[in-house]
Formats: sequence, structure tokens, C-alpha cells
Amino acid sequence: MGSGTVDFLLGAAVIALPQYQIPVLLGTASISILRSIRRRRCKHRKSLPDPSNAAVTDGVSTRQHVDLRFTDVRCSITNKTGVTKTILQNIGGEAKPGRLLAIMGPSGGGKTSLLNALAGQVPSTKGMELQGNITVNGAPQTDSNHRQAYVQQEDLFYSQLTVRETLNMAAALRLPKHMLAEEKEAAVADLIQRLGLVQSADTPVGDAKKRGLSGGEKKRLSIGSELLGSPMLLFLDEPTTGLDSFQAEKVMQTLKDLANEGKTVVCSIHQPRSSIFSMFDDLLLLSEGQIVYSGPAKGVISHFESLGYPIPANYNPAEFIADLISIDSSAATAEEASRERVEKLKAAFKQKAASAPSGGAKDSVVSAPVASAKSSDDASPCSWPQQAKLLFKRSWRQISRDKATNVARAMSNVSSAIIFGGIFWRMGRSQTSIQDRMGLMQVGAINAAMSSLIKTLNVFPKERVLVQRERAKGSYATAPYFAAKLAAESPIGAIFPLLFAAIVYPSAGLHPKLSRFARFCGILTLESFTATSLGLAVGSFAPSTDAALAIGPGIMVLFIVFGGYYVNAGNVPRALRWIPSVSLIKHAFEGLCDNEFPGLDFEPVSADGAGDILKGEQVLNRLGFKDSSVAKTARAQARVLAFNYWLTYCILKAKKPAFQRMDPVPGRTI
Ligand SMILES: Nc1ncnc2c1ncn2[C@@H]1O[C@H](COP(=O)(O)OP(=O)(O)OP(=O)(O)O)[C@@H](O)[C@H]1O
Repeated sequence: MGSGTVDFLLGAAVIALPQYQIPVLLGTASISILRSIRRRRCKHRKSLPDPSNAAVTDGVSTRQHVDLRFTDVRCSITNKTGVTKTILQNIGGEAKPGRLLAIMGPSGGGKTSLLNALAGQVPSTKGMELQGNITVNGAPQTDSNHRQAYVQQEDLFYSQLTVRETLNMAAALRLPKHMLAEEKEAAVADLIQRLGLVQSADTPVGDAKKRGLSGGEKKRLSIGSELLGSPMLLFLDEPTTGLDSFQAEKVMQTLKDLANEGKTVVCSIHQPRSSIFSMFDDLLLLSEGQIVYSGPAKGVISHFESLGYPIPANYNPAEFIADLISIDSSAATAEEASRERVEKLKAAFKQKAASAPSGGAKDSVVSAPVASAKSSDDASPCSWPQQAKLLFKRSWRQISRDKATNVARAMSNVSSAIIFGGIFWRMGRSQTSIQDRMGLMQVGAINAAMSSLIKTLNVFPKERVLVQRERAKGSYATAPYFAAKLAAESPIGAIFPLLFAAIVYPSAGLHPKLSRFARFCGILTLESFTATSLGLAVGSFAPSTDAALAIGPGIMVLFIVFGGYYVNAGNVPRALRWIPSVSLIKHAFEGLCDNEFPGLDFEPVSADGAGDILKGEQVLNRLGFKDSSVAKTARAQARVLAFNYWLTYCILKAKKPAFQRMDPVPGRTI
């Protein structure tokens, strides 16, 4: 391998491994030593502490019951044309310890909005106004006076990790520093037992390619991940959506058990079956953002009966309620009648609530409850090196165990190499082989880039959502996550361009020097990393996988057009010269040509060789690569790679989930 190759490989490695990898490596070594000392200490203990007490978290008594009261919760959004839509209107109620409160109502009724408002998880949106007063045990709700968790509707996990590994990872990242590793493991084992996941503890979560946990098990795993923070107040957004009735019942039974342990459980739910309905302790019915009923679940039937709407015999109460409080838009007359009925029910409840004696002493709300999820890069109990070590392990497991993806990528690269190797088989040194050589350099560069780009665009937008969720909980910071991801994924990512190069190079009969082959491999590998980095940058801002898959290849087409093959470097209009300078295809193509052509002699067509290209250097001149070299193109490629990594990091850091602040309604009491 020539010194130029070593130069650029080293350059690429330095850029690819961000500077914090050095503290990561040092930190990893010191953690291992501390761990082994702790383990030895632990062995001398007679028994482990009770895992149920293990989740004692800093500052807040985790056993303190949570009584959540809320009044005047209002939410509205004003669009660009100035039209205001009311989402929630003066909602009040209470979620009590040891009880399961269900927020029910028709679709669009405001269930998720209310749940988000109570949990401080209303996504920050331009034009949105959120008001209300919320207290926890009589004091204005703050992040520090209670522990709460929010289980989102969509379950997101690393698909290759098992249940136990997923929970162990969450425990390692989120449980307090003072807990020993054995205590965290015991807490996880206890959780697995309580959630009924013992049978599937060592089953990978799975995804569309590889079946793993059932929907219900995934939901229970989501609940388990949240329980590790030892919350006494638990919010769940539609926990039964997408589950069959058996799985839905098991999930709800888990929630009921949690409530029975003294936790305050609040969930939104659409239309449960009667066995699930019977598990609710309290019910808050919403229709078009207003309360239709709030109180004990057992009292709802008699409430509607007293208003002239008795439930028919053998009817599911949830279905009866849903029909009663929904607006029927199928016909104008039906809509008018149902709207009138719902308005009557709202007014009746308002009247009843106004005349009801208030329960217990009133707590003055003197300051604003600020609704916000904990979202800090410094909130994790682990140091950055510890986080990086844990996240490296997780990323490595995810990528190394994903056989379906790895085999597909390998097959795709091998088959492309065989096809291109066949098309460009033993090119020889004729005049026509010059064009073939350039063609092969171009398709080789496109193949390596596209394969890495598409793979990244398919995976990263989903992973980003999961990472944003975890960051919102304060599980880890962006820098250790990103460094660990790059370090774990790069070795496997390098295999595929190398496979391609190893087959195509000898088949096509490229420059017969080993050092040139090594550089060929290096150029394609570096280009593949740069394409991955482009995929990360696009995936970090694209709103969805589909959007990323539309944007990424679009950019790549531009890079291909200015890739040095179709438009000569010297003919690019001045205003567009920046495009070739950021085109990873151009840098790879130029590098591959710089590697291949120098020193090659081509056969003339006629004896005098007039007008023919006889030297490889002439080809480079014609392409506009006269002053170019492999090292120069590698440095240019490394700069694009570093820029993309930096851009991805900045976007990930800036895209921290932001939640709407809840403004207090002054002078109100709860
Ligand atoms: N950010 C927003 N911008 C505009 N409208 C919004 C926004 N958030 C909520 N809404 C509207 O507020 C109403 C209540 O929405 P929400 O999601 O809370 O209802 P839901 O009862 O949870 O519905 P579903 O059961 O279908 O999930 C809907 O009409 C919805 O379109």
C-alpha cells in the first residue's frame, strides 16, 4: 500500500472518529476497573436489596402518592389565516392515587390533547395556546415534586435487542448512579416478572423483517421501560390501540395492577370492550374538547340514565357511551340531532358539577405550573463515556445481529459486482477500453454511494424518533450517542464496498498493482461512509422515512450529474462550481481515475497512433483532473464526510423535542 493510501485512510479514520472517542476509550477502561471493584464488593454482601425499592431516585421520594388535580385546561390553535380552533375547553378533574382514570371520547374529541396537556407533552406548535392550572398533592406541578412517565402510543425499540437487554439498557442509562449493576439487573428481573414477560424475556423485540414480540408484549415492554424511572404517576396514550382483545385486556390488567400498587394511572382510550371498561376506577368523557362526564366509572351509567338515556340491556357500556357522545355526520338531520344531544349532555354535566359540593380543601394556585418534559443533555446519571460505552453496545448489537439487512446488503453488492465484472470483463488496453474504464469508475462510485445512502435513509429517520424520545427523558446526550453509533456501525459498513471492490477489480482487469487495488478499496469505502453521512444528515431533518427516501436520492442525482463523468470539470458553470466540490460521487470518481490511469499505456488503433490516447495521464487531462491526486480527492471526500457528520450532530441536538408551556389561569383555585 502506497504512502498516499495510508495518508488518506488515516485522514478518514481521524475524521470518522470524532474527538470525544478518546475520552470515551479512556473512560471505558476506567469504568471497567471500577465495575470489577464494585462487583467484588457486592459478592461479599449477603443478599441484594429488594428490587422494588431499587428505583429510589434522586431528590424525590418515589413512594409518595400523587394526587393530580387540574382546572381550566384550555387549548386552542390559531392558523396562518387567523382562524382559531378550540381543542380543549375548561377541562377540570382529578386523577387519584391507586386509581385508574380513563379519558374516553370519540375520535377528535381531545383525549390525546388532554393527556398531553396533563403530562406536559403537548408538542410546541406555532399559534398554540395552552392554559390551565395543575397541582400535584396541592402544590403547583413541577418536574421536581413528583415522578411521572408517559407511554406513547407507538412502541419504538431497537429491534434486535431482547426484552431483558432493552430493559437493562434503560436501567443502566436511567437508574441512579448509586445503584450497583446487580441491583439494576434485579430491578429489571422484578419488572419482567411483574409485567408477565418472563416467557419472552430473551426474545428479540423484532420488526417487519423478523418476527419478535407480540403487540401486547411490546406495549408491556414500553410500560416497563417507563416504570424504571419509578414514577408514581403514569400517563398512557391509547395503550390498547392496534391490539387484539386478549392482548388489550392483558395490557389493561397490567395498568390496573399498577394502580392497585398505589400509582396514579391516567390513560386515553377509544372504545374498550366491557371487561376493560369494568377495570376503570374513574372516567373523564370528552366530546369536541368539552367534558360530558367526569367521575367514578361506575356512576356513568346512572348519570346518563338520570338524563333520560338508559343503557339497553346486555350492551357494552363503552359502546353505548361512544354512540351517545359522538356527533353523527352521516346526514344533516342526524348531525343536528346528535349535536343537540351532546350539547345537552355537556350542559347537564356542567350544571351538576357546579352544584356539587367541593370535595376537600381547596388549594390556591399561586404560581404557574410549567408543563415540560425533562429534556436535558445532562440529566442522565451516567457520564458521557459511560453513556457512549452503553450506546456502543446497543448499536453494535443492533447492526451485527440484523442478519436480514446485512445479508441483503452483501447480496446486493456481490450481485452488482458480478454484473459489472461481467459487463467490463478483462477490459484490456484498447482505445475503447478507456471509455469502459471511465464507465466502470462511475458506476462503481454510484453503486457504493447509493447502497449506503438508501440503507441509512430507510433506518435512520425511525431511529431518530426513538433517540429523540430517549433524549427527552434525559437518558443520554447527543454526542455520546452519535459517537457510539458511528464507531459501532463503521466496521460493518466497510464490509460491503470492500466485497464489491474485491470482486469487480480483478474481473474487470483494472491496474495490476496491489497498491492500486488497496487504494481502489479505500476510495470506495470512504465514499460509502460519506454517502452514509449524507443519509444521516437527510434522515436527521426529514419528517419521515418516505420524505427522506424522496430527498436523499434527489441530492444524489445532482451529485451524479456533476460527478465528473457527464459534465467535464472544466465546463461546469461558475455559479454551480460548488456542486462538484461537495459531490461525493465526483470525489470518488476522480480518485478512482487518479488511481487507475497513471502509468497505463493504451494500444493505438493505427501504427502511427495519431489522435489516439496512448497514456493514462492523457485521459486525466481530458477529464479535467490534471492537477488531481488520490490523496487530494480523499481529503476533499473526508471534508464532505466531516461536514455531514457535523450537520447531523447539530440537527439532532437542535431537534430536541420542545413542549408547549402551560400558562396559568390567574386567581383560580383547585
Ligand atoms: N397541533 C394541532 N394543530 C391543529 N389541530 C390539532 C392539533 N392538535 C390537535 N388538533 C385537533 O384537536 C382535535 C383533538 O385532537 P386529539 O388528537 O386530542 O383527539 P383524540 O380524541 O385523541 O382523537 P383520536 O382518538 O382520533 O386520536 C382534533 O380535531 C385535532 O385535529
